Amino acid sequence: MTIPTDIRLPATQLAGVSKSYESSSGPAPVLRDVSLGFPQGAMTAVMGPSGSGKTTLLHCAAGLDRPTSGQVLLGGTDLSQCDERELTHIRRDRIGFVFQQFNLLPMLTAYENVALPLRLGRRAPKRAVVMEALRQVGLEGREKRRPAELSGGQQQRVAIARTLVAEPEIVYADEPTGALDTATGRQVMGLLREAVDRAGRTVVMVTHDPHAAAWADRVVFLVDGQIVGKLDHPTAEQVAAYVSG
Ligand SMILES: Nc1ncnc2c1ncn2[C@@H]1O[C@H](COP(=O)(O)OP(=O)(O)OP(=O)(O)O)[C@@H](O)[C@H]1O
Repeated sequence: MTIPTDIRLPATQLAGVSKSYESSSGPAPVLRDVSLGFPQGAMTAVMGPSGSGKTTLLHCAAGLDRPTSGQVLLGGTDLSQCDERELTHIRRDRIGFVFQQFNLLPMLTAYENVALPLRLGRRAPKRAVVMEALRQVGLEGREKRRPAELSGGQQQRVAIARTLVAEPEIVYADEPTGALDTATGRQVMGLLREAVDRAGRTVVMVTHDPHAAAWADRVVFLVDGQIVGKLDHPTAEQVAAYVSG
């Protein structure tokens, strides 16, 4: 039985999060009192116009940036109470990231890129575990290639394998399909969806693309730094209709 998104415990909870940047005319608010939970074992998409604060929201939720006020709870940990060293450990050990531009290390092979988070976490990477992660994203036989010898879609699949092999509590993806064509983007979304459905991962993704958002269990809409709406299990058409107002 699938547990409805509404009653799942949040993997991460934002409570009254506000974020301002200093500008020449004083503090410029980017997030305004955002309270939002990302349900465990589900995929949440964050959408909104350019400049509405999506990446800032993701960065505050992931401990890459600090809110000006409010709390970010990852499980029982209040990230706003953590110092930089604690945040570094939390990002390394408990959070996964997938970026638009893949962010692989160019001098390392696909295998070495996937093994890296385990090495950094001082867990000896087992060859079978790394190979299985590569197999799950359809890259068996390509483990010795460097990123430049792989297509964009294949590079993103390496990045997803690298993220999932560390078994993070939550995965944040910023425009994971933004640099990919439609068909390749669909494959990448299929892999993220599988990570949720088969492995029970929690994924939070920023996207501009209604087709990518339609893979999510829930889509939240941000305008001028505020949550203005949510859709559960929407189709791409419903998302597009919502976005165009
Ligand atoms: N480090 C920073 N210093 C100052 N202003 C910033 C900083 N980062 C973001 N901003 C401002 O905050 C606002 C929101 O930016 P953010 O990148 O979160 O928006 P976004 O919704 O992700 O946009 P896009 O869809 O274009 O990527 C923008 O006006 C941006 O200029």
